[in-house]
Amino acid sequence: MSAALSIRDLTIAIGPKGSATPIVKGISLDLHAGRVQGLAGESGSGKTVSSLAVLGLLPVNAVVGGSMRLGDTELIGLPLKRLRGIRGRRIAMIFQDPSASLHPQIRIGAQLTDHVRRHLRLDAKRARAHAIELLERVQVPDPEEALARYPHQFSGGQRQRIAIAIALACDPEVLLADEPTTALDVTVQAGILQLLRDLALERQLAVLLVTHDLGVMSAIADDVAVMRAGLIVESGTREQLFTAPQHEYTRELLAALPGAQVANGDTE
Ligand SMILES: Nc1ncnc2c1ncn2[C@@H]1O[C@H](COP(=O)(O)OP(=O)(O)OP(=O)(O)O)[C@@H](O)[C@H]1O
Repeated sequence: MSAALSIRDLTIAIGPKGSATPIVKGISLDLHAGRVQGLAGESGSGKTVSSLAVLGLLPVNAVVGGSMRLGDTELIGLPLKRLRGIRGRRIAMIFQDPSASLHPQIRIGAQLTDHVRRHLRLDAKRARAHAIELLERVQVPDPEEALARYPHQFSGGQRQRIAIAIALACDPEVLLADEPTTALDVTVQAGILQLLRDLALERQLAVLLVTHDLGVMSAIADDVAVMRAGLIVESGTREQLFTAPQHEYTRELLAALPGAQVANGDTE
């Protein structure tokens, strides 16, 4: 099966010309429709920078090399105008802090409908119906009433559900999720992870799940790549990684986890 997003030999250096610091040193990853690809690794290993590169959201002094293909489209070097048409429409992103995806002073309804009206050119009535459907799908209670409310009137977990609804509004092929549950209360984390898992299958979304938390990874990732100091040191299916880690660093990460939780990659 061909990949929805294929990353090859991605290199990223950030800093002044001539003395930029290499941060990502040649990583390759394939994201497939309906699957969750985990990207694990310690803080500073380059996970976030790699996912921001997919959306062309790196600082201007970043130098990016290699290839990132979305279907037939090479993203590296794509003119900003074309990249803007892809961001949010074919590739969407959710962040650790859902507030980062939501405007505090705009009602949820407008945030959901502006997005689809702009990208999908729906009229106001159809955009509203679409927004209600999306909120129902991500299990936000009373969707019609929710449209009239502001982000601060929801709990953190519900805000992340709304951010997911916005991300899904244009039916993207790829969803980048950077630590989507790290800022949330443990009691709501599992629900959000299950939702992402279900949506990946149901919508044939290719999900890149970035997290330092192997417990989160073991709950929903189909495949896992482990990053360290800008390189992928090991990758494989979740089962391979959790039951027979090959690399010493992966073993260390696993050893740091609260014991039984992921010992056999069990999600139940
Ligand atoms: N705008 C920037 N300018 C310079 N260096 C940066 C910039 N953004 C990130 N870096 C550096 O790139 C490296 C990788 O950062 P990145 O955020 O990708 O790590 P990470 O693996 O996602 O870690 P975390 O789990 O803490 O988010 C870090 O050393 C960071 O300091």
